[in-house]
Amino acid sequence: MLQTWTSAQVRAAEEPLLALGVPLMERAAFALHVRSTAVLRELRGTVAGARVVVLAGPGNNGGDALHAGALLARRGVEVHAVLTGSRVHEEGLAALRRAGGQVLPADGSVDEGAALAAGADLVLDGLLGIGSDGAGLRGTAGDLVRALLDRGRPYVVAVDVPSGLGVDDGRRDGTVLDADLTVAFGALKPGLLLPPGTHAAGRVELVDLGLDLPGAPAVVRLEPGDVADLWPVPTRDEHKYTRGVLGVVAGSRAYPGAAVLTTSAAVRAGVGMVRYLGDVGDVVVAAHPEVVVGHGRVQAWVFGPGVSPDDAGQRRRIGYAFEHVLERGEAAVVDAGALELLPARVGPHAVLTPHAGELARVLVQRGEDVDRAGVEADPLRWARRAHELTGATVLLKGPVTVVAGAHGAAYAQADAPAWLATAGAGDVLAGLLGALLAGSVDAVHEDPTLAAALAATAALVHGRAAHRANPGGPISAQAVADALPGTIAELLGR
Ligand SMILES: NC(=O)C1=CN([C@@H]2O[C@H](COP(=O)(O)OP(=O)(O)OC[C@H]3O[C@@H](n4cnc5c(N)ncnc54)[C@H](OP(=O)(O)O)[C@@H]3O)[C@@H](O)[C@H]2O)[C@@H](O)CC1
Ligand SMILES: Nc1ncnc2c1ncn2[C@@H]1O[C@H](COP(=O)(O)OP(=O)(O)O)[C@@H](O)[C@H]1O
Ligand SMILES: [K+]
Repeated sequence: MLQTWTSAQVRAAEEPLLALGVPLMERAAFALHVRSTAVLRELRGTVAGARVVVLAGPGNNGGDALHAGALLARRGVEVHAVLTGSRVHEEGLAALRRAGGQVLPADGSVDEGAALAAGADLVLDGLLGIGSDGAGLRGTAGDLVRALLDRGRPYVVAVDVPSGLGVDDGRRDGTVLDADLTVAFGALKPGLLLPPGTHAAGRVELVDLGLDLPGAPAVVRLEPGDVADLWPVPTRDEHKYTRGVLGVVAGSRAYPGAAVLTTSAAVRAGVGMVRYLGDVGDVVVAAHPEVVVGHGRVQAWVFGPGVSPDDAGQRRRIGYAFEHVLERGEAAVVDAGALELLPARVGPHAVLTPHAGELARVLVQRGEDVDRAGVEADPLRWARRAHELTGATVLLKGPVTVVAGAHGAAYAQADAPAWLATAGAGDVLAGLLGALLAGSVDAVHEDPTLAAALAATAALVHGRAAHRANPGGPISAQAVADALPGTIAELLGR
């Protein structure tokens, strides 16, 4: 898994090392120059004679970049530094000068700096690091980057983080210098994984500075190798009831497909049994003879795919089943038409699966002033707010899926091809997650953060199944469901 730490956590981890005189900046700068030479070799075959422009802001981020520039200059690179602040890292600047680097002072013309950078083989972006006061570059740094982007972006290596990106939240309001490669020091920062800013980072490489990072990571991204630890694999002596039964309240005469897709994903994800409640049991059984229609004991539910506001029957069933979720602790996936039926307070064993527009409605119902665009601009903040207000674990769907759960658990999964943005894909995710919860409900009650980990697992498996369904091309939601057994087997290493 990839783990990230906030600026405050990184600073806390750096402090004791700096007090001991550990040369963190020298290590960071050395690693940055090594990565930069590798890029120059890739881009132009040789390092000597390359043109590198260092964009140096007022802080230590500029210091890292200037020191790395000095090391590059000593290897025959033509290095120019463009300064943007009233302050500059003096040691770094002196090192660059000693190595023969040229310097354009901060009172020079922004256009001249932008022209230099636009003509470089590689730009080292040391404008702003974890000392950022929020998203978006302001002042001279902002003017410089806008002028540079007007001319066309050269190859950019971001020092620690892309300058202007919300370091802890991934926001990108205002000017951001997107990178081709980000060389992160000591720890990955949440903004490198979180939408909407995550793509600003390009490829990300982590330089280990030996930090002892405090507390839990801020945001995690599960990787394929993590799935086996989280998946409820049946043991030899299990039977279908111990493996978990999933109740599905989905679909209607108007939207029978939602019932088929949701149950399809649940069956294919390997749950012990699926019970279907609703008016289209005939359609569901025709597609999946394994499904049992009618009431019975379940460990988890999926509520809502294909349930419309005027469907009194399904809404009554969902209301009744929510009582079980509250009283007996059955787990639940609360999707689409069930979101507005969510009781005032539930536990983290209920997982909401809205897209941004649906999450905005959940929040507005509870007195928040936010719309779809607001949620998309700061998805983790709003997913966390919805968790606070409802008690539920929240899986916010999108190009990068964000999960917020109990005790601050947070995930950002970017596993799916954009082809997955297709009708019914959400129903498949709901069925898949329901199957996972049905098989793990006892463990979820022991560790409420597990619901968030399972939600992230479902997003990962969903995305991988989409790739597997038709690598590089269009996919249907049913094809994603059909790809689940093979995807899961591959992830479990069997
Ligand atoms: N600690 C260590 O030893 C190590 C740290 N390391 C490195 O240090 C970096 C952190 O350095 P840092 O703390 O000096 O902050 P940093 O991001 O360079 O600059 C902050 C200054 O920028 C300005 N500014 C703020 N917001 C702005 C905005 N929106 N738009 C424009 N300007 C803005 C503001 O200055 P002002 O404008 O107020 O003069 C503020 O003071 C870290 O990311 C890593 O690269 C590594 O070497 C490993 C060892
Ligand atoms: N650009 C994208 N790239 C990758 N995945 C996406 C993208 N847009 C949406 N998705 C994923 O596609 C699915 C769409 O679900 P949803 O919006 O509920 O569709 P529906 O309601 O039609 O089933 C979600 O899992 C979401 O994360
Ligand atoms: K930077």
